[in-house]
Amino acid sequence: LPRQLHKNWKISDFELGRKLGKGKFGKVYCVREIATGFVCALKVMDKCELLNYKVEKQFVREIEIQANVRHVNCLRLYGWFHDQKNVYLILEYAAEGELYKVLKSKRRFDDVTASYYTFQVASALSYLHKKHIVHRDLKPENILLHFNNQIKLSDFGWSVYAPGHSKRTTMCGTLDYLPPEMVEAKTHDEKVDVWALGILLYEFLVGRPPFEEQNSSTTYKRIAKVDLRIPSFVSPDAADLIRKLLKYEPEKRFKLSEIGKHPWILKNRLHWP
Ligand SMILES: COc1ccc(C(=O)Nc2ccccc2)cc1NC(=O)CCSCc1cnc2[nH]ccc2c1
Repeated sequence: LPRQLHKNWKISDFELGRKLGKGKFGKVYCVREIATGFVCALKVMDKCELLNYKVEKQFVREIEIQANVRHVNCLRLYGWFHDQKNVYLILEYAAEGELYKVLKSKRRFDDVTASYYTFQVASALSYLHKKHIVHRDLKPENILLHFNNQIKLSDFGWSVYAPGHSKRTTMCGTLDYLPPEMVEAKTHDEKVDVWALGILLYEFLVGRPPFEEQNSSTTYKRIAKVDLRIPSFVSPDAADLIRKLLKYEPEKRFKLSEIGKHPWILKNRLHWP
């Protein structure tokens, strides 16, 4: 739309709706652009906070990354503007909210739902990897849901803590998704996201990540050994995909572009919305 092309948005262009969440840098509101009636999310970040967290360079890099990311399963960043006090991000609005809240309320997902989510996340990651963007921080907190179980991956391409939505309570949760090469501080590439997808899939089906422990040093050891225990209620096909994603050697991990051919995906895709 011509509106979206011209860049000089200002806060009075928007009608503020309900607050969607808040994080370290700012608050997120559901808003409507008055001129077009377009509903989106507005992230309001205090300039001073951004400056004293020294994230302005990160911010610029993020804007550049997001500017040319166009994928149905990646949350859009439509634009940004600033005034005296704040920096504002105009973001896509995901109507069904944070995936991790849905997962907590349902405890775990059935095979049809889990396979549909896994397929969409793999599609988004495959797209980002082709653009040499590595997510590095894939976990339920960074995934939003839109209508018809449509997945929206967010906060990709940067390692800074993503403000704007509540993080999982336990600190050790942050370790759960790291692959062996990262906990052993080795070099890492986009295969870290393939590992994280394996953790995500396990958590979808079991309701908790595979290496979760009370203290993080035990989690660390279990990750390094790939001490994976898949409960018997997990279907054999799903267990097969989890094992293929959670390979110790990055180069042996499942190729995301092949996900559509895996038996567990093929079997369940007949029932997707
Ligand atoms: C593409 O996405 C993003 C791009 C950039 C940034 C960001 O903050 N960059 C940054 C900031 C400062 C320094 C450096 C970098 C954040 C996001 N994404 C989110 O923050 C999560 C969804 S917020 C929107 C939204 C939508 N739809 C919802 N439905 C329910 C809640 C909800 C929440």
